[in-house]
Order: sequence, then C-alpha cells, then structure tokens
Amino acid sequence: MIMAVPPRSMDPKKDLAVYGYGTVAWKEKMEEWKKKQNEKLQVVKHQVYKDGCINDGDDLDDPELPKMDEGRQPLSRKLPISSSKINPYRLIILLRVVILGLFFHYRIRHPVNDAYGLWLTSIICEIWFAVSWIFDQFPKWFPVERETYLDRLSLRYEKEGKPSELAAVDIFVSTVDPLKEPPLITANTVLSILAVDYPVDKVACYVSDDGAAMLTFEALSETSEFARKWVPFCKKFNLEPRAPEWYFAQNVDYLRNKVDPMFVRERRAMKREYEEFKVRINGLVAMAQKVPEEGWTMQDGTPWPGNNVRDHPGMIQVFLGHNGVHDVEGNELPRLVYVSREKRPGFEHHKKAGAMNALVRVSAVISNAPYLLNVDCDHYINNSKALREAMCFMMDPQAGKKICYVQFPQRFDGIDRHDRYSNRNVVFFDINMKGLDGIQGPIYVGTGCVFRRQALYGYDAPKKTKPPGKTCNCWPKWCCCCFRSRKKNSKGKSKDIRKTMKGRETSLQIYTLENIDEGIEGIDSEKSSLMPQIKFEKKFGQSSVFIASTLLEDGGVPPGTTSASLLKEAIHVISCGYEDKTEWGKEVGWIYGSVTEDILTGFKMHCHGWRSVYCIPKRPAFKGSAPINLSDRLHQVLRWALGSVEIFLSRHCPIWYGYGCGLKPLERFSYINSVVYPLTSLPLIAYCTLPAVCLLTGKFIVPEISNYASIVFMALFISIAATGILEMQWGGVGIDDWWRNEQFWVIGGASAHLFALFQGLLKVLAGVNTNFTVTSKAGDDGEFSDLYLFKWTSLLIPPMTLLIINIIGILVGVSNAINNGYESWGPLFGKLFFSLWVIVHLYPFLKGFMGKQDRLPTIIVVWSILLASIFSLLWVRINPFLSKDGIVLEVCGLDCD
Ligand SMILES: O=c1ccn([C@@H]2O[C@H](COP(=O)(O)OP(=O)(O)O[C@H]3O[C@H](CO)[C@@H](O)[C@H](O)[C@H]3O)[C@@H](O)[C@H]2O)c(=O)[nH]1
Ligand SMILES: [Mn+2]
Repeated sequence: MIMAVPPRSMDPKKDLAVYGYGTVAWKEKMEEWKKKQNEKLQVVKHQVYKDGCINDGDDLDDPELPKMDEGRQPLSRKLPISSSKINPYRLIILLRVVILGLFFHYRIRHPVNDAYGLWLTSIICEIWFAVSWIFDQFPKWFPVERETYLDRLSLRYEKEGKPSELAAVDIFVSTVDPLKEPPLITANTVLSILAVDYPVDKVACYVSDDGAAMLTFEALSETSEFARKWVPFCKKFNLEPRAPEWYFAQNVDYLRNKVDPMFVRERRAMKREYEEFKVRINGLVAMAQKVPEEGWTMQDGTPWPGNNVRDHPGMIQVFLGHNGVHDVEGNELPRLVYVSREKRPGFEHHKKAGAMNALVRVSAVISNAPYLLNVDCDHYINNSKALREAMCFMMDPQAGKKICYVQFPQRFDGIDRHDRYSNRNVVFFDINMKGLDGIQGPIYVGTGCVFRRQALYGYDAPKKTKPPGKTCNCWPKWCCCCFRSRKKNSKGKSKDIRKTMKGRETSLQIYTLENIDEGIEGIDSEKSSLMPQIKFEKKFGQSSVFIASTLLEDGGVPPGTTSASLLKEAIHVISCGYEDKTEWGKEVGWIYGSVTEDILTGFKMHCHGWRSVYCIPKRPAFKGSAPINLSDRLHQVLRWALGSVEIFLSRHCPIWYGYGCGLKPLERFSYINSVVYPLTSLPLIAYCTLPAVCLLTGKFIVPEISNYASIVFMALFISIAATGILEMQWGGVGIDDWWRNEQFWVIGGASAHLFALFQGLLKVLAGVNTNFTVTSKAGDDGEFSDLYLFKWTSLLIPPMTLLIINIIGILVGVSNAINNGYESWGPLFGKLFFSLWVIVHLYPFLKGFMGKQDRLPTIIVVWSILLASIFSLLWVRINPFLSKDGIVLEVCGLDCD
C-alpha cells in the first residue's frame, strides 16, 4: 500500500493521513516509507517542492554527477510543523474568532447607560484590538521550518580537484559613528567575515563608513594587518565563532577533550596578539577623542579628506585584495574595501539605505558578486558556515531562482538574563517569521540577510509560464501595460548582452559611455529589441561600467579591466549626485523614504513576486548587540515605529500598494500589520486609562453581567491564553520570553509608538525631517551596568502617568469599597483586576525607571508604601474599636455615599 505513494510526494504527513496515520503501525510504516522514498529520490530527476511555486522546470541534470549521487538531491527541505501541534492551534484560532463574534455581539447590545462614554471608548478600543489581532494572527497560519544540507552543497559545487563553483558573495558592513559604534566591534565583525568558511576568492568585504571617520579608516587598516594572522589560525583549527572578542570570551576546557598541545600553544600566542591588537585599537580611539584644530592628518602627512563629515569627497581604499597581501601562511585573503561615500550639503543622503546603495554600486564595479550579504557593524558572523547555509537556498537548481533573499534571525549577545525589555524579540523571530516563511517568506530585518543582486535591481521574479497581463507591481492598470513591455525588453537585452560579452570577451572594453554605446551598437542583430542605453541610464545612473555589470547575471567583472580604472569608476558611483534622476531608492536597491528601510526594501521585492526564505541554523548565523537600558531601547523602538508610520503614510503603504502583482494576501496582511501597529498606541493608552477612570468614578465598562456574558468573557480569556500557549509550543518559545513580549508591547505602545505617530504626522504635514539615531553598542561588556543606566526622555511620561493613575485608582477604589461595605467588593474585583493588568504589564518599565540603588531599591519602597496604605485602610475599616461612621471621612477624605 505504501508503495502506492506517488514518488514525487514529499509530504509524509499528508500521505500518511491517507494510509492510516494514527494507527499503531504507522510509525513502522513511516520508517519503511521514508527509506523507500529516499531510495527513489536518488533517481528522481524532477522533484517538486511542496511549495508548488518553487519548481522552475529547470533541468537538474548535471552530467558530471553520477545518477545516484547524493549531490543531486535538493539542498534544503521544508519541514512543516507537526500537525499534532499546528492543528489544535488552528482550531483554537477559529474558536477564538467565533468567541470574539459572540463577545462583540454581547458588548454592543449591552451598553452601560450610566457610563456611555466609558462603554463606547472601550468598545472602540476592543474592536481595534480585534482587527489588529486578525492581521497579526493569520500570517501565522502556515508556519514552516527548514533544514539545509551543507554536505550536498559541497558535493555539488566543490568537486574534488576542481576549482570551487560556489557563487561569490559581496559582504556589506555599515557603520556611521565610531563613538557609538566602537571600532573594536566593527573590527570583530570584519574579522569574522574575512575568516568565513568560504573560498577566499569568492568573498569581498565592503565597509561603509557614513561618518567619514579617520578612526574607522585606521582601525580597518589595523584590522587588515591582524587578519593576516587571525584568519589562518581560525581556519587551521576550525574555530567558532571567528570574531576574536567572542571567541576568547568562551572558556576552553583544556583537560576535557584531550586538546592538542600545539593548539593550546597557538591559542595562547594568538590571544596575546589579540590583546595587543586591542591595545592598538583602543589607542586609536583614545587619540580620536580630541579633534586637532587643523583636523586630522593621515600617516603620510596629507590632511584626512573626511575632516568635514557633511562635506567631503568619496573615499575608497582597498586593504586586502587578490594580488596584494597574503596571510602569514602565504594564502590569499578575501578582499577588504573601505568606502565612504561623498557627502555634500544640500544633498539628501538617505541614511543607511543610501549607504547600502552606494555599496551596491561600488561592489558591482569592483567584484560584482551575484549575491550580497549585509550586516550592521555589530552583527558578526557567529557561524562560519552561514554563507553556505544561504547558498543551500540560493544555489538550489530548482528552488533558488525565485528567492530574492535569505534572512537569518537576529540573535544577540550581552542581554541581561531576564531580557527585561524584550530585546531578543524572540516571539517575532521564532513565531511570526516562521509563519511568514510558509507564505511568501520573512520580511527583511536590515541585517544578516543574503540577497540576490538581480532582485535588488528591481526586476520581477522569474515566472514559470506567465499568463500575459499580470506581471507588474504598480497598481494603476494602464501603468501595468507600459511597464510590462519595458521589463520584457530589459530582460531580452540582458541575455543578448551577456552572450555578446562572452563572445567578445577580450575585445569589449567598457570604461566609458562611448564604449558601451559602441558595444551595443555592435550588436546589430536584434538591435531594435534592445532597451536603449538611455533607459538604463535613467534607471541605474550614468555609469556604463555599472550598467554593464548589471547585465552579467552570474556576476563577475569583465576581463581586461585594470584596477585603477575600476577604482576611478567606483569613486564615480559613490558621488552624491549620482542617484539624481535615477531609480535608485525608488525601484532599485534599498528603497528610500523610511528610517526602517528594511521593511520597505523587502516589501518591494515581495511585490515583484519574489519569495524570501528564513534560515535558522542550529548555531546562530549572526549575533549582534542590542540596547539594554530603558531609554535607548525606547528610542530604538521609536525609530522602528516612526519608520512604519512613514511607510504607512507613503505611496508604499501596503494597504493600497502593489495589487495585481506577486504579493500574496497573507503576506500583505503581515506588512499591513507591521506598518499600522504604531496606531494601536492610541486605543492602548485609552484602554490602560479606563481601569483607573472606572476605579475613580465607580463606573464600569460593562453593565451588571449575566451568566451568559461571564461565560463568553471567560471563553475569550481562555482562548487568548490557549493561542498563546500553542504558539509558544510550535515556535519553541518560552513563557518568559512570551510574557516579556506582552509587557513590552504595552510599554512600547504607551510611549515610543505614540511619539512615533506624532513625529510621523509632523513629517508628512510639516515636512519635519526624521533622523536615524544610531543605538550605541556597548564596547566592553561591563556586567550590564548599562541596564541600569537611566537617561531622562519624554518618552517616559505616558507610561509613568498610566502607572500613577492606576495606582491611585486602586487606592481610591479600595478605600471606597471599604467605606461602602462588603457588597461593593464584588464589582470592585473586576476593576481591580483590570487595573492590576495594566500595572503588571508596566512593571519592567517601573523597574527601569527606578534604576538600581545599592542599598534599598526604590521599587521596594514604592511597593511598600502602596501595600502599607492599602492595609492601613483595610485596618481602619475592620478595626472594631472605632465607630465606622466617624473614622471613614477622616481617613479617605472623599465623599463616599
Ligand atoms: O546614516 C546611517 C545610519 C545608520 N547606519 C547603520 O545602520 C545600522 C543600524 O543601526 P542601529 O542603530 O544599530 O539600529 P538598530 O535598531 O539596532 O537596527 C535595526 O533596525 C534598522 C532599521 O531601523 C536596520 O537598518 C538595522 O539593520 C537593524 O538591525 C548600523 O550599522 C549603522 O551603522 C548607516 O550606515 N548610516
Ligand atoms: Mn543595532
């Protein structure tokens, strides 16, 4: 019976359901089935991914691989979440929808007559919460996980005795302010990149310095020198991680695993080398503290061109490269390039997105790898196989072609044990993103992401057989038509050019505009179908070298170019006027218009029909740092929310943008959710104020409840808890992380999101510019001293106010109840619960607010005052020695009737 399973099926769950899943024998059968499947797989040529969309119909045949070879198999696999976990989850979601319906039915038909305003406010808030819940919930309907097969990647692309066929990757590191982003951190990131487990000639590291700091430049120079020792050492002993600071922070148990004495010796020596390196870097930092009056001068005596951060020429320096320096063992090292784009007053620089686009062009001119990885300066490579992991998706002959990027989760070092401010974002990275991966792919989060270069150039994803008429991503229909024909042309041309380029490799010189014109003119056949040069210039700008590079879909630089001419062109493409009247930032590269350029950039790609992939290797691929004190964290969240508001109010708002294109509906839901969430701050603040108002006025948002109503309320409460719990289960998230996330949702919502909303509106209405406040990255991890750092910011006011009024509300409510006798405790209970719910959510905020006092934590003082007053009031009430009527008025001072 099991043999009847069609050989192309890859879904044991589905098939087993037909063949007796759930019976006693199913396990055995499954084993047998799996074995048979595996045997079959070896000869099956065209495998169809469950995805459906993923098979391009490409021929898998690699004549060099024997028919039964392991290297023919897919490089990765989708692992659906087990149905025993996901089905109850879905069931509960549906139940919750039904219960919500009943809830609103009751709520709307039972207004509170003596507190109509309260009732109306609460209902409006609840409706908003319900809607935003829908947008958050349904993109989590099809979560998946994935598994990669690095050995198969190796078998396929690194055949014995032949040069590696792995694709090249250009790696971008962005940094801006060496004081907030210590050079040592950037250096560690760069070292981890240079030492990555990948063919050296296929890796190029570009560091973008938006601060034009000589400190960064010199630190990088030191780093390249140290890399000559560090890289061979890492590779020799296969170390992890390859960022020295974090490597040496691990303790090695020399006794346990019979460590090679040679290793012990070399490790010790290397540790000393690293310490010296650190001393040199710290020396540079110390020197950079005070700017000399005449500005910085370089070692050769010439003044540093970047002395005026806002007005300086573009700078490029190649530190390590192909024919240059070798490491101490004589091996080549990856390329390392310092880039600081030109800045002039009067030009909009578009923050990080602008920096990334400059790097896209520079790298296209210098190495033009078909794939790009971008990391923030503090996100080092923690798993040296990270690039290979990404290639398991990108280079998969069937699945790869449609993938625009492979996103890795952000993981962090140096966060306090309890992760007080939910810096790890575990719920987002382990639940929401896995959900999206089952739809059209995770959103781009700004770092730890490997891109397909072509996808960044604003092209549509390849289509299998596309029905004509539905190919583009702009919403007006007429626009679709014109756009389609243009796309076709560009694609057609790219093929031609590529062929021609291959044909006349030696003769084609492409340094200047004239040359490329000649080149195109030379292809007289099919000339009419070519996209005119002018159109390319309109899209990509005036660099013919860059334009030519975009046509090489498999990357690489045309042969016969000299590095001097390339560098000249590289300077050209980072000049600040370069993007004028082009599609950079509009359709090409990182997209401008939001401080969270990441969401926007990924969104555009999904609109072009691309899919992205979420990759979670066992050993985290990248690790970074996060702001752990309250004020910095709130500012970070403020920036993110502001970015979302900017997108929400722009033409790229996912509610309106991109219909009739590649964006799937549930994916759209998720994007909508990620731009409207700051709006939730308004109902949230209102809702958190309600309990206090109720307690103070003695009114409530629901009338006297019937039994039916209390059942509905309970059911709603239970279904909310149940979805949470089941979600934690399939996502592998702990209750503490989940709870922190809930708490921070309230804290952030009551402060940063609200401010973001106003700043965003200000920007749109009054044109006030938004700036990108970089978060400081802790240099030396000083025992989380940062956690207790307290900086005053107005962001703290709204949550503080909410806290205070709720505490006052509780006090007043309790004392009222005391005065009014025991029958009034019943209704009070609901209000107290409501109010405590707010306080409990704001608790981490209160802790952060209190800072850290060594003797007697203020928090204890506050709580004791609070409890003390409650108990004293109670005491007053119960005290049998006093006559009731007499004392009450004296104590609470309120008019209690
Ligand atoms: O004008 C600028 C401003 C920032 N950056 C770089 O942008 C990165 C992110 O800045 P950071 O302050 O660390 O922001 P985070 O909130 O920690 O970053 C997250 O959120 C950002 C969007 O707000 C994304 O760009 C990041 O990739 C993502 O990690 C850093 O490498 C900066 O050097 C620039 O290159 N130029
Ligand atoms: Mn960061």
